[in-house]
Amino acid sequence: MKKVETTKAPQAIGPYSQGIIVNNMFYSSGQIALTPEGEMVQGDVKEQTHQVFKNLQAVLEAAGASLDTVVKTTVFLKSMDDFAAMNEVYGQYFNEHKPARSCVAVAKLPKDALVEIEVVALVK
Ligand SMILES: CC(=[NH2+])C(=O)[O-]
Repeated sequence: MKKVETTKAPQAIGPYSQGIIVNNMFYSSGQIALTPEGEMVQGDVKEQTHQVFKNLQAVLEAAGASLDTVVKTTVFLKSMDDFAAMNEVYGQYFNEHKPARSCVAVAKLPKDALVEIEVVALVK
């Protein structure tokens, strides 16, 4: 088991790792719209989803994976009213390659984020 760490994505805000590699699989923690400096992006769900993908790309790269090797994602939304807007941005990152996905609305997210996404990916 190997811990993944990068300064190109926000540091953990609790007792967890940015991600873990087990054999040839990478499991990311959920990413919210924090900058690598730890500032929350104060935008709508589209802006927040872009920052989430920047963070996911950084941790995937640090793991030796990429969006192209993601096999499963989980999307957590503060409100299902944001489903279409989130999908619009999500589809810019996953267009040809569409990993399996679950999407749920939850009562509240850390830092009052509007969206959180975690991924499972193959390490190249
Ligand atoms: C942001 C996050 N992944 C957590 O567990 O708090």
